[in-house]
Amino acid sequence: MNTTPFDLTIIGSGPGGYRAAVLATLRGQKVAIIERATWGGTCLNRGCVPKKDWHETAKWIEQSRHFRQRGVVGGPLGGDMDQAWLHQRKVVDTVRKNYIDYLKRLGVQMFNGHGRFSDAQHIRISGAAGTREISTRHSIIATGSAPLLPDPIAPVPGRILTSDMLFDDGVPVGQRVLLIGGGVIGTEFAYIFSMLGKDVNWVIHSPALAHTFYSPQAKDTLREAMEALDIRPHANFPLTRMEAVGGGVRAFSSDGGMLEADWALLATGRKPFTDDLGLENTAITRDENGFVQVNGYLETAEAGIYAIGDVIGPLMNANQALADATLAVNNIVSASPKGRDPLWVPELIYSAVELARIGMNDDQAEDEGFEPAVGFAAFETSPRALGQDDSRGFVRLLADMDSGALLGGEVVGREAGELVHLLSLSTDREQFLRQIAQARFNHPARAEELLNATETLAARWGLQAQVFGED
Ligand SMILES: Cc1cc2nc3c(=O)[nH]c(=O)nc-3n(C[C@H](O)[C@H](O)[C@H](O)COP(=O)(O)OP(=O)(O)OC[C@H]3O[C@@H](n4cnc5c(N)ncnc54)[C@H](O)[C@@H]3O)c2cc1C
Ligand SMILES: NC(=O)c1ccc[n+]([C@@H]2O[C@H](COP(=O)([O-])OP(=O)(O)OC[C@H]3O[C@@H](n4cnc5c(N)ncnc54)[C@H](O)[C@@H]3O)[C@@H](O)[C@H]2O)c1
Repeated sequence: MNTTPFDLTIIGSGPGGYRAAVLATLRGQKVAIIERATWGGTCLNRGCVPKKDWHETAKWIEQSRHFRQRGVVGGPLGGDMDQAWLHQRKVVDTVRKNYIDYLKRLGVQMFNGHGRFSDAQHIRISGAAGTREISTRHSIIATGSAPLLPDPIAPVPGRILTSDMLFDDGVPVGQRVLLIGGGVIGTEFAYIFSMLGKDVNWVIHSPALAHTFYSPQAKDTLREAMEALDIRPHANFPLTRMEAVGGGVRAFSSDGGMLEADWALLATGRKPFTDDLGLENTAITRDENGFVQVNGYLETAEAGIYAIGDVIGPLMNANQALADATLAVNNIVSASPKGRDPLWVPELIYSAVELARIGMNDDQAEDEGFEPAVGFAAFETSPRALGQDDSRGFVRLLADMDSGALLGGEVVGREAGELVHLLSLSTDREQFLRQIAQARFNHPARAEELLNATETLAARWGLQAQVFGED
């Protein structure tokens, strides 16, 4: 038995685990990280990074429809998914190599293998190199999630795929794709596959993005952008069963319907992954959906063990995993623990338009007893957006009617995923709109719509003193 004591051991190398390892090392801890599969987790290998690579390609293809009127000769362009798969793989491999190099340079001890708690201070690692046990003062569980399939549907390689299989194994042969699910992955891939030239039959069983916190205006903008590209979900197909047949796949509905395609992608949710983690050897508990239970400081029921990211939910995105990692490391290292504020983490969707949000939406603000003042600025008059031939979308801010404190915000449209950072920068939300009103902006730029939304909000809701600093 190897009893080398680590200050911190992290199980899982996704965005949560990776960031925790880097940050804890930079803060002077002796750190180990354990990964059972490919270094980088879901986000790098099968999620955010390859998906955004494809989204970029999809946008180029869509934008090529404007080439002629802009004076660009050639186009519109078409897609080649096989080449697009190879491209994302090259990007992913490069990012992974950079990640691994950085961990090594920092001196993080990296273990390839499956980690399992023997007890709260000991973790057994089983891998190709055999089995060993390490001891540790603190641990972070960052074991992520796995695809959730509706019973009794099971994956069939090359025919009935999860997004994990698509990125691991490549794009199956065939033009006709059945895409199941109206959540985040369904909404993103309906656009990506369509732009990359597939014939997509997109099946949803509740309105697209029904369970998300985006405003009705945001969802309408996305729906209109999708319809303009002829991407429409198929809403009346209560899926019961699927089968792989010959060279394709069939899906059946409870009302006797049948759909056929060359292959299918199931985007029906993900579930926390804690298989064989040895939680029974600790005091750690899970809820009825399998999420590891933590308190507001990300501590599990076992002293010294924290959990972060998808494995604690309920929101499963890399931004939350990264924010959790920062918090857990702080709470391990520092004498001043900080509480989790899941609302103040940006959420993004990359589809026919980008949707970005942070903080409360209208309903959440009202539930908290606020009467929100709304500031709105559309990109349709933005000189920058008009010059980009893409004036869809808007900036929408919510502020407290009395204090002018920022409660939340939404950016919809091109580059929303970058612009939302302006909203996440401020730690002083009371002063945020005043800071925006006093900031200096580049012109013409999309970010100016944040200033417009702030000024409109101040004028419309009588918050001039709070925002402009007048008496
Ligand atoms: C198709 C797709 C697109 C996405 N796009 C985005 C996006 O654009 N933006 C965004 O914010 N989020 C996105 N997400 C979500 C994002 O990928 C996840 O929220 C994020 O990866 C969660 O990070 P994590 O660190 O909690 O876990 P993961 O990234 O899932 O990593 C967990 C790691 O732990 C390892 N592990 C598990 N158990 C053990 C064990 N016992 N021993 C050792 N290792 C173990 C696993 O092998 C895995 O590598 C996307 C997800 C998908 C599926
Ligand atoms: N940009 C991002 O941050 C990003 C991108 C992709 C994925 N993710 C995360 O990954 C996770 C998985 O994404 P997802 O889209 O698979 O899950 P999701 O929870 O967002 O959506 C699942 C969808 O599947 C539908 N569904 C479930 N069973 C069904 C059935 N039998 N027939 C038809 N539809 C059915 C649900 O109604 C829902 O619309 C989510 O937590 C998501 O937040 C995040």
